[in-house]
Amino acid sequence: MGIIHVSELVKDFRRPKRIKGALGGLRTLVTRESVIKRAVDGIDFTVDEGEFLGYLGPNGAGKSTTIKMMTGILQPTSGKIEVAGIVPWRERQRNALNIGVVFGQKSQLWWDLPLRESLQIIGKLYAIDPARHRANVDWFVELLDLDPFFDTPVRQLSLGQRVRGDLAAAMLPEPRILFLDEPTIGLDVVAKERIRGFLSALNREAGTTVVLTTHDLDDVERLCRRIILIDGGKVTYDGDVESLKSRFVQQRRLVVKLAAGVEWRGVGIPGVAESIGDEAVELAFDPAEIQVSELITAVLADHQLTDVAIVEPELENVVHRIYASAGMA
Ligand SMILES: Nc1ncnc2c1ncn2[C@@H]1O[C@H](COP(=O)(O)OP(=O)(O)OP(=O)(O)O)[C@@H](O)[C@H]1O
Repeated sequence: MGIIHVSELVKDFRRPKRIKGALGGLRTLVTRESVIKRAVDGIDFTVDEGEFLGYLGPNGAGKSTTIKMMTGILQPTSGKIEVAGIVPWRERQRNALNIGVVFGQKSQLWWDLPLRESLQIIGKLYAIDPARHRANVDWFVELLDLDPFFDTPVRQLSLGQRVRGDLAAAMLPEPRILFLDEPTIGLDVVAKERIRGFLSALNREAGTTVVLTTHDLDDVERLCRRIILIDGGKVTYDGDVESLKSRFVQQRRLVVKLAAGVEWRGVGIPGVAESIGDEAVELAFDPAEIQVSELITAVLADHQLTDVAIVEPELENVVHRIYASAGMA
């Protein structure tokens, strides 16, 4: 069952028209003329309870604007949006009870308080049952490794520690949906791994629905079963990661390593591009045209090998290609 419904969603921003030339800056300030920027341009999607959705797109695609409408910070220009049965901008407070929000660059924690106290206050604010509170805090401390900095004022925490604290605070009241906007931006590999492990456990064990925007495609590959790609405020792809790869990347690569002393003599199959390196030979082919088994048989007919591998396209390359073909990269 859908927990988030978005249909024909549009968001326009009005900006004062910039006037170029001498005194342009001053005239921009006093003029009443404005231009309209359509940040979200007719988006439709439904998210089911328990999904882990990656909401991706190049800079300025409209990701944050969509998230802000789902969290109730922004009111849509037109279209419909419903989050757990609530229209977010109309009932922002009630919506807030169902959702957790973590923006990588902004913290919702109290700067002067240590995390332990912040979590106590949140427990009181949301009237969380003490036993549940304790169980959740213990779970978060373990999964997010909060212990080393649990009693340090938030202002003294590193970015990675602070984001982990923010995640614990957002999830303490057990919201059904978690919105994340670039949660791993600027973090080191260890902090990223901690956060990914936490999000994955949360989704798997607590059944939390997660909507994640990120430019880090390792996050996506590790976590998201479904991705929505947007560009220029419109959905350009909605489906799973594997189908995205096969839809946008026709080519696969077969990498073969030759036994010592064996010379590469070629396979002579039309449509196969051969590139010979020091260590291995790479054969690029289109799996719709040529079967892998056929290619391997052709290679083995003339060569002795020590290794053979099919290289799957990396999401990083695929998405980069999509952005580039839209003139965005
Ligand atoms: N408050 C605002 N006023 C005017 N224009 C805005 C405002 N917020 C966003 N925009 C414009 O709307 C478009 C979409 O912005 P948005 O922040 O949603 O993109 P994004 O996909 O989140 O990008 P990024 O990956 O860079 O965070 C951009 O062109 C942006 O300049």
